Order: sequence, then structure tokens, then C-alpha cells
Amino acid sequence: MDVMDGHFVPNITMGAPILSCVSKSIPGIFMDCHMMVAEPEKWVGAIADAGGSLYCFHIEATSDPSALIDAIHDRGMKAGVAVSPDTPSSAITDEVGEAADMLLVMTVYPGKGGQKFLERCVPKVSELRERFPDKDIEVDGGVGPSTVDVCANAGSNVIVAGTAIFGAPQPEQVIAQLKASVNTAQARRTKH
Ligand SMILES: O=C(CO)[C@@H](O)[C@H](O)COP(=O)(O)O
Repeated sequence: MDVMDGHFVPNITMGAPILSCVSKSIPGIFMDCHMMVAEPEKWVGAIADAGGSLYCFHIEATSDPSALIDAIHDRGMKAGVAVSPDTPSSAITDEVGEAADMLLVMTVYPGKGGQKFLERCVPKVSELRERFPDKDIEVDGGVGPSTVDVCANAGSNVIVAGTAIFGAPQPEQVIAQLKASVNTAQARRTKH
């Protein structure tokens, strides 16, 4: 589940046909599509046709991120750029970061839910927040009530949480906690 500007976005491994069904069933839903794929250029059209709202690709997976961002924007979607745990934030150049709408710091290795949060990735959130004060900065992987504060305090305003929400007896309480953490950190940030 992504918590983004008050929208809750399903974080489920799915392809374009399923996205299509979701967008028909829930008109107006914001679908943040994190494409953990090789050759991300290949899927822009299919995801746009299926109603994707944001297309996030991995910087490691493309040789021309600027052209890909343009292609995503041309199809009416927002563009996100993700970095895997072993990729430095400097892999997102100023040009690419400025062109993107959202930057994603992975706090687990891409592949599956339920992994342990990698706190060593959090400094990348601070670095990106420093360089791109007005962009959405997302964290994804092992984020829940015990790990969200460090992310939010580093400057992340978009939180992906799978296990923490879907494994909770009262998911809505966890969602509220995650939102509160981000809102508190954001309020502190805007004061300074
Ligand atoms: O898809 C990925 C990692 O491959 C992530 O989006 C995780 O699925 C998030 O799940 P939790 O780590 O919160 O369980």
C-alpha cells in the first residue's frame, strides 16, 4: 500500500490486465506502478493503456532515463525513478531528478515482500531530499510502524508498506500511524 497525498494505492504484483480491471472497478484510483523489470521502455504503453497513473522504473535498468521520462510523460503518466539498495543516490543525476515526479529509495532488494528493512539505505533519502526539496520521495521495503519515522524524518513523504498493513490485525490503525509519521515530519520540515 502506498500512502501518497492521502491516496492509498495497492502494492500488489500485477500486470496490465489486472491494472485495467482495477481502474475500471475503482474509477479515479491513483495507480503507482513500480516496474521492477528489465527494459522498462517496453511497458510504458501497456501500463498507460491500463490506467497507470505513475510509472516508476529502475535507474539500473535503462541507459537513457531522460528519454524514458519523456515517454512516460507523453503517455500522461507521472514518472518515478527508483534506486536499488546497492545503487548510490548520485546515480540519479540532477537532470533526471528534476525531470522526474517521484524518486524511490528501495529499502529492500527488489523481488518480494516481507524482507528486513535496510536502514543503511536511509541516508539516500536525506541526500535526495536535500537535492530535490519539492519532489515526492518514496521508500519501499520493510516499512512499518517501527521503521517509518526514520524514513519520514529523512524526508520521505510517500510510504510503501505491504506486510505491515496486510499482516496487521487492524490495518487501518497501521495506515493511520504511517500517515501521522509522515505528516508530523513534513510539518516539522515546513516550519524550518
Ligand atoms: O515489491 C517489493 C519488493 O520487491 C516491495 O514493494 C515489497 O513488496 C513491500 O512489501 P513489504 O516489505 O512492506 O512487506
